Formats: sequence, C-alpha cells, structure tokens
Amino acid sequence: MHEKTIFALSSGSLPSGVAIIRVSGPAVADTAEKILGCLPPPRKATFSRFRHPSTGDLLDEGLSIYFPGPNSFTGEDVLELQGHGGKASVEAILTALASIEGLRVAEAGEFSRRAFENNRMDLTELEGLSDLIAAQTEGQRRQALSQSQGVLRALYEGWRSDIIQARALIEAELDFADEDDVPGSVSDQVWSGVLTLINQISDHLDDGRRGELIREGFSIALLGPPNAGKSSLLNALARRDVAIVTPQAGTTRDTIEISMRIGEHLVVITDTAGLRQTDDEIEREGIKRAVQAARHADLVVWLSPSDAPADLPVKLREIPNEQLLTIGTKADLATSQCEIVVSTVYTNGLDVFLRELEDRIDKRLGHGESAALSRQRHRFALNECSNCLRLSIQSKLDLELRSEHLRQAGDHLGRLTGRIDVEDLLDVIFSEFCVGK
Ligand SMILES: Nc1nc2c(ncn2[C@@H]2O[C@H](COP(=O)(O)OP(=O)(O)OP(=O)(O)O)[C@@H](O)[C@H]2O)c(=O)[nH]1
Repeated sequence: MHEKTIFALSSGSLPSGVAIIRVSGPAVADTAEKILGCLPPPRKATFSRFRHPSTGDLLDEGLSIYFPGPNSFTGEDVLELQGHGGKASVEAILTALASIEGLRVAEAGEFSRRAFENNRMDLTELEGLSDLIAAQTEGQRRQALSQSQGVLRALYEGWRSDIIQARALIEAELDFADEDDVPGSVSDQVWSGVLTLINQISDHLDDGRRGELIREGFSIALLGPPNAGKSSLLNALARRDVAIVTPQAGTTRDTIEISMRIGEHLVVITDTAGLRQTDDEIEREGIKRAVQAARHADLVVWLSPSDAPADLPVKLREIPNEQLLTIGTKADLATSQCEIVVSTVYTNGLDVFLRELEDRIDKRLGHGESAALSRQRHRFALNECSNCLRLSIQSKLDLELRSEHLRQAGDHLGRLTGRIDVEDLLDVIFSEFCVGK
C-alpha cells in the first residue's frame, strides 16, 4: 500500500471539451470531502461542484466518480473529476489538489504501476494498454486491445502453471524414489508434456515476427537503379515532397524514411540511393546503406524503369521471392514487362500498387486471429524458457538437475508476466507510459 495519494490529468491535451483528473491512494475519501464537500456514492457519476479546500472558492463544476479499492484501475481508492477542459480550469483543480496534505503529482505511468503492484494487471496487459494508447492503425488497436485484456497473460500463465505442475511431479518422484508405491513412469508422462510445451512455444515464436511488425511497422525498401523514380514514388505515397527529385541520376544519397498506413497496418517505407558502380565515396556509402535497408526490409520493391528495364543486381538475389516485388516505373514513357506498372507523372497504377502492398502485408500480418507476442522482451524470455525446457528433457542428466531446469523455465515465464523478479524492468517499462496513465 502506498502512503502517498497521487493525482494527474488523465485525459488528453488541453483545451478539450472535458478533462478528467484522476486521484488514487489512501487520501481519496479525505480529498473528496475537501474538494466536493462529500464522498460521492461508489461507481456513480455524480454532479459536483469542485471547490478550493481552504478558501471554498468555486473552481469548476462537473461529474465526480468514486471507485473504492480494490475494484478500481489501480486497486486503490480512486476518484475521477470530470470538469471543463480549459487550461485555467484544470490548472486551478490541480493546484487545489496539490495543496492537500498527503497528495502529490503522479509520475509517468504511476497509476499503471500501482495497478501492476496491486495485481490488477500483469506486465503484458500493461504493455498492451500502453500500446493501445499509442495505436495508430486498426491492426495495432486490435492487437493492443486483446493484449490488454490478457491474451498473452492467459497463454504464459497457463504454460507456467503446466511447468510448475510438471516440476511438482518430478519433485515427488525424487522425494519418494525409494518407496514402492510411486510408479517410476510418472516422469515419462511429464517429459512428453514438456515436449508438447516446447513445440507450442516454438510455434508461438515462429510467427514471422507478426506481433512485433504490427506494433513497430512493416518495413518496405524502395530499390532500383538511379533515376528509376524511387523518390518520386515515395513522395507520391507520402502525398508530400519528402525526398528531392531531380533528373540527375544519383540524387538520393542517404536513406529517407516515411511512416504511413496501408490498409490496417503501419508501414515504414524507405527510399534509397540508386544502385550503380561509382567512384564517388558518398554515393558508395549511400549504396551500402541501400543494400542494408533491403536486407533488413520485410518487403523490397524493385523499381525497373519502363524505358530502361533493370534486373535485380546479384547482391540482392538472396532475397526470398515472397519478400520481393518488382514494378515497372515511368509507365507513361514505354511499355513494361512488369505486371504492376506505375507512373508518378500521371499518377496511374498507384492504386494497383497499393492494393498489392496491402495484400502482401495482410498475408504476412493477418488480422489478429491468434495471440502474437509484440515485443523483443517477450521473444527473449520465451527463448530462454524454451532453452531451459530443452535441457530439462535430456534423459542423461540427473533428475534433480532436470527439475532445476524446469524451475528456471518457469521463472522466465514468471518474469515475462511480472510475477517474479522484475524490479529492474519496471522503470524501463513504465517510462513508456504517459503521465496520467
Ligand atoms: N516520365 C516520367 N518521369 C518520371 C516518373 N517518375 C520519376 N520521373 C522523373 O525521373 C527523374 C528521376 O526521378 P527520381 O524520383 O529522383 O528517381 P530516383 O530513382 O529517386 O533517382 P536517384 O535519386 O538518382 O536514385 C526525375 O526527373 C523525375 O521527374 C514517371 O513516372 N514518369
């Protein structure tokens, strides 16, 4: 239980129609008495006048809602004041709250941190909540919402409890090994269960980074020879002049990125330097970066000008087919062999090109049909868990050692949901949150 009661503006930037100020902690009832004159009935929106606790001056009027702990967002007593969203109105209430003994302004993510500490949410649910607030696309919203509702928590806690149960059986076998009434074959069942679990974790990890790509953005690199029209295409997609376009070959030297939505997903598109042999040191560095961008991209679009078709250079031939899309550019100048052709001068073909991109992205990222891990942190913990499980099923090892590997595997999952040993992680995780959340 925290001694201090915290408060902050929890709604968005001001001015706004309505502003919500949230107060959480042991002094909520006292605060309500001082500001509202009484504690409102639990979980009922109540019309209230907000007054300064010492002068009695009317500051604003609106709704107040009291959520008694532990059934509140933070698990503590919570009071929400919904007033007018003017800067001065909000400032007056925040100042009045600050004048009350035992109250202080909340730090970024502090309400959520209290929710975690009071077992209202686990770490994956809180990360989902943080992603939900940051979500810009339908895909991100859907993924974040289901994560905040506990899809990953349920999955990982289920796996952890399977491991704990397996370990209990092994420990029993160790304890009663000398007694006749414990069948020696118990452990055979346990290890086949662990093997199933290893396969489930491996399927969950082997998802083409779907959840991470939905969250961070699917990356597309535009590559081609100089003057193929890469920067023109980037500008057409962005609908603004992001990159310099000139008739001079080799205009783009560095990589240029834009973020945009395609269909339901966030996409990061990178314009790159045209690929050619050159002695120019700066251009060579640009080309090196272009090749790197291609290797890291989830999809490479190769631009082949219709009036001077260009094959994919040798150094890019290792890119798998499903990660490559060749399009013909400058369709207004000549006929192209490519299935998809665009002209940025007459802006034709762009809709077909965008549809193709959307199809490919949807195929890779899906529509949130199954729970997907969404952070490197999850991947790391699951890999570690899986490694420990693999060690545990090695029959040549001592049973005690195998049980210890099981314990470690469970602990990696416990760390993932925040059930154990995460103090060092919390500052990093909650710093992602905004004040008031
Ligand atoms: N006719 C025609 N010209 C185009 C089209 N797209 C681009 N161009 C012209 O082609 C030239 C090169 O275009 P950029 O978009 O700079 O080509 P780039 O591939 O980025 O070129 P680098 O920076 O040299 O790699 C410019 O003069 C553009 O106006 C098109 O669809 N049709």
